[in-house]
Amino acid sequence: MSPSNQTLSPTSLLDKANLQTIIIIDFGSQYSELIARRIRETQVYSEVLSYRTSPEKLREINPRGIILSGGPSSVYDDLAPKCDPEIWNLGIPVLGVCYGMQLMVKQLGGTVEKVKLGEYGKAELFIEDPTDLLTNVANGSTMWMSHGDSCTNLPEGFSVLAYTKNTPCAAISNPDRKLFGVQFHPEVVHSEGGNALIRNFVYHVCECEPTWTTETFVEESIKDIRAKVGDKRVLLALSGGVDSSTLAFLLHQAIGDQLTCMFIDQGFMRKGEPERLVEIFKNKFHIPVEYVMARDRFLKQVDGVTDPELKRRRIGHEFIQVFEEESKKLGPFDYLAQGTLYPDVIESADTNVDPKTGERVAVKIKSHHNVGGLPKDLRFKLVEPLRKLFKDEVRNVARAIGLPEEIVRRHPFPGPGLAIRIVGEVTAERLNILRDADFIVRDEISQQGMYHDYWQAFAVLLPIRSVGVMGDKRTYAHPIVLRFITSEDGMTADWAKVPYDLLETISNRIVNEVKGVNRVVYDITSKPPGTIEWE
Ligand SMILES: Nc1ncnc2c1ncn2[C@@H]1O[C@H](COP(=O)(O)OP(=O)(O)OP(=O)(O)O)[C@@H](O)[C@H]1O
Ligand SMILES: O=c1[nH]c(=O)c2[nH+]cn([C@@H]3O[C@H](COP(=O)(O)O)[C@@H](O)[C@H]3O)c2[nH]1
Ligand SMILES: NC(=O)CC[C@H](N)C(=O)O
Ligand SMILES: [Mg+2]
Repeated sequence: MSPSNQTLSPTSLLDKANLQTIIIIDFGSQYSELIARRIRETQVYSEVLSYRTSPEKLREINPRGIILSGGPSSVYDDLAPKCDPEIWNLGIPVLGVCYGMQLMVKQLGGTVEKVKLGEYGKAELFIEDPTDLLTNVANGSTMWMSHGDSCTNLPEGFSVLAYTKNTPCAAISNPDRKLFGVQFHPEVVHSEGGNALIRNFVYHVCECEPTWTTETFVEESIKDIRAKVGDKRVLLALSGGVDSSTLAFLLHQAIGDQLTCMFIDQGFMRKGEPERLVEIFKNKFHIPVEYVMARDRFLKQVDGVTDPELKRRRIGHEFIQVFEEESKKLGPFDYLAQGTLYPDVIESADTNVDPKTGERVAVKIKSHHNVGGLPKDLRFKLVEPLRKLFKDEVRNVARAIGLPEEIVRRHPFPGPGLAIRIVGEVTAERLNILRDADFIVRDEISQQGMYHDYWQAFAVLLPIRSVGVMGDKRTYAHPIVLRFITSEDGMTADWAKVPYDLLETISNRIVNEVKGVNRVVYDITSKPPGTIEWE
């Protein structure tokens, strides 16, 4: 069974008859989950389903509305993914986005063709009919486009709501049947008025009310966890980060002492962190934590390893190994709970649809240890109720269930820890160098009251060496890279425009205080094209 099949996630919320829902039908867009997220931001529950979802299933779910995502295929390709045309007769409002709109047009008798001038990036939207979908969207708004096909003939009953320079049918509707289409992507942040358009669809066209709130998520998740776990015991992998701490609070509320929290000290943590975690959970939250000392065995696993993916896999496997061994001593446990979030899943696993076959194919960016590192024959069933959430949504949940701001606003820290911030081989000596440099970074930004100006701020150690001069002596030592970024959810990020004074202080301190470092550089790469971490 694949990990995703074993997961307890709030997907089962779909069987709750009174929950107002908007379903996203996925044709392989990179933005399908982003659409769901935009809907949830309007406080209406939303979930992504495959384009193969049957009309019967949709009738059963009875959503208030359906959104068809974009996708890499062209609707006139033989093997293009298609939904059952019965979808148009369900009487449920539908909004097609890009590929979704093209499919609507094609299946209802219009024409879609490859055009000479596609549009990629920003385009100005000229509005002809400012009612329904386009209420409160300003004429001349910038919308974000990404298409090489266009609708050249609309089906009967449809009219044009808006156009752009290259696209005569940029927004269309058939108000009688409540069918709408947009060629642009209202879900991406670069589309001005995109949120207004989504709200119009959710509130006016689909007549939803704002019923999906953080409080509902907490309530439903607790019910869900109780129903599925029953009287079985759960082992929670606790790192002290916001995700697993939130999960600990949630599970503690849901199942009390059926829960055992376990922190693994893999030796890649930051200075003082393991001690602080155990202390704060025990004494402040009264949630006991099993501390497992595993430094030597993790170091052995990465000995001589320079390939980043191999490093991640080894660490991921070792985590599970330790959980399995320890659970023999303390268990038995049926479930392993992890604070896996949506970005971990997207980046580690299959997210794209092969345009030829319509099947999902793997475009792995990197294996997050808690997803890609899982073995096929995992003995535990997974509990990952945060798996559909983005970081900022988790922070809202964390606040709602009473986690202190210190944890809620903590910078994310990857499970493989400092090991993936040491480019190349990890050794005890390099870990000490990086741990000291990292401490200085955190110390300075905290002292100067700037910790919360950044989404993450950390140091990376490079294996190369360069020449320097200190105390009239030649040095030949490693550089430290400073990586400071701003972001909303870790999916995209920008390098932070850090004040020179701060850079100067940090650089001086690192070179003066950390043995083995003679140079400090600043990373000015956004994500994409870079990733946040260096490995
Ligand atoms: N040292 C550790 N001991 C036990 N479990 C861990 C450890 N490191 C990571 N995990 C598990 O892996 C999951 C993913 O790690 P990740 O760093 O993404 O989340 P987090 O640590 O909870 O939050 P944050 O992203 O804020 O650091 C954690 O939620 C936790 O379940
Ligand atoms: O728990 C984790 N296990 C991992 O293996 C892992 N790799 C990256 N990260 C964190 O995820 C966010 C996105 O990072 P990247 O841009 O480097 O992919 C950033 O916040 C990273 O710190 C990880 N977290
Ligand atoms: N982003 C999309 O959905 C693209 C749809 C289609 N492949 C086109 O190029 O027009
Ligand atoms: Mg972490």
